[in-house]
Amino acid sequence: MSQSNHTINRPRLAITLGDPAGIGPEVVLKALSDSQFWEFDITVVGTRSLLVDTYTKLKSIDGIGKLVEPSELKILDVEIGAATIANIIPGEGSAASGRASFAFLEQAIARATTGEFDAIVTAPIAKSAWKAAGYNYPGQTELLQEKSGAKRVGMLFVARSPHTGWILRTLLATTHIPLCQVAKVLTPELMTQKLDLLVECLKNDFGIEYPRIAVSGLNPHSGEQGQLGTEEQDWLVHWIEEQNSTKLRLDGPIPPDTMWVKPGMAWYGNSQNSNPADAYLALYHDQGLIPVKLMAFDRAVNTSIGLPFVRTSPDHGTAFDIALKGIADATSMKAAIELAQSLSIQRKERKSIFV
Ligand SMILES: NC(=O)C1=CN([C@@H]2O[C@H](COP(=O)(O)OP(=O)(O)OC[C@H]3O[C@@H](n4cnc5c(N)ncnc54)[C@H](O)[C@@H]3O)[C@@H](O)[C@H]2O)C=CC1
Ligand SMILES: NCC(=O)COP(=O)(O)O
Repeated sequence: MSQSNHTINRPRLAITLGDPAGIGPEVVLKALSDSQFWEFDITVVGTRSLLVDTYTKLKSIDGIGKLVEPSELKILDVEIGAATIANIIPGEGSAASGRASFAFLEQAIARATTGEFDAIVTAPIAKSAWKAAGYNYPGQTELLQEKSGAKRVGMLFVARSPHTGWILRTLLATTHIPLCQVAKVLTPELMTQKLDLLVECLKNDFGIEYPRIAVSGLNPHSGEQGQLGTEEQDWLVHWIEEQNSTKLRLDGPIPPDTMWVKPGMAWYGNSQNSNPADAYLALYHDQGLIPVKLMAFDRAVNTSIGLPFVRTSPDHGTAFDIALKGIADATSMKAAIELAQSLSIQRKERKSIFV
């Protein structure tokens, strides 16, 4: 695909296969069959024999549609050992599949940190499979942060509406922690760190100099003046007021249930006057991701901001229930590759990186 005409300015993208028992290899094979990527400089990071095996099995399914042949790909063949390969069972996340997906990501990170890749696009992994393999990371984001030495990281979801072209950007203030810990972990300091990352990203990656950001409340009706929870009164209202400046406008705390009405209108084109914000700051995982997935499950992209290189990922998981059935939708993977390419170009041009 891209071995021959390498040019210095083309971003070098790594795509990891994710958990090989899930739909990662399938969405990679489907996405890379799209001619829009044929001029991209892409290296697939994973075990070649697993990819070839997935290709052969999918090819035998009637009406499977387009798949790229593995022989046309540049593959960084990651050695995981015959015993691990033998224990990978499609549709079942296991210690073996976790060992594999961890090894793929480790390889990609090692090479991105030395500058061999400009961006990593990650197919999904199962956090439970990593745990079974003995790796105690809540997700790929945390491994990326640790191994790249980044001081701060933010989990931002980006999706362009197919109805209106409007772009939804949602940052999660907290990510993979139990719900009962959210109120304890959320602090003004954490919010400031995440907001700073978001503002830098909006400016450097999306060219938005003076952003307007909507911030969600934590409690029903943002606490209803303390009657339904006190975090808003205790610090969140004050924190929002403090952040507002001539260069940045924060709206909120917006009651979490109504926070998503305007973005919904902007997404579906139900109103010309929805006046959506440039980005949405959600306080916990499901508060931000339920609306993202309702609007854009087929096309949202998860991007880790704050790393020294670009990282994107489809918004979906390993989908073990449909592994090797040939029905996995690759739209979100395609969007993740497109975003990795455009962010890499943008960062090269602006010479901007997160520190
Ligand atoms: N970036 C990552 O590595 C992510 C990993 N995960 C992990 O994935 C595992 C499974 O998570 P779930 O909550 O079940 O979410 P999931 O996204 O894997 O599946 C949810 C539902 O959507 C369907 N689905 C998902 N992707 C699809 C696609 N591309 N085409 C067609 N149907 C699709 C699945 O069949 C399933 O019915 C968990 O271990 C989770 O931690 C979840 C989200 C992101
Ligand atoms: N729900 C988002 C998610 O699970 C992303 O996880 P990861 O990319 O950090 O592995």
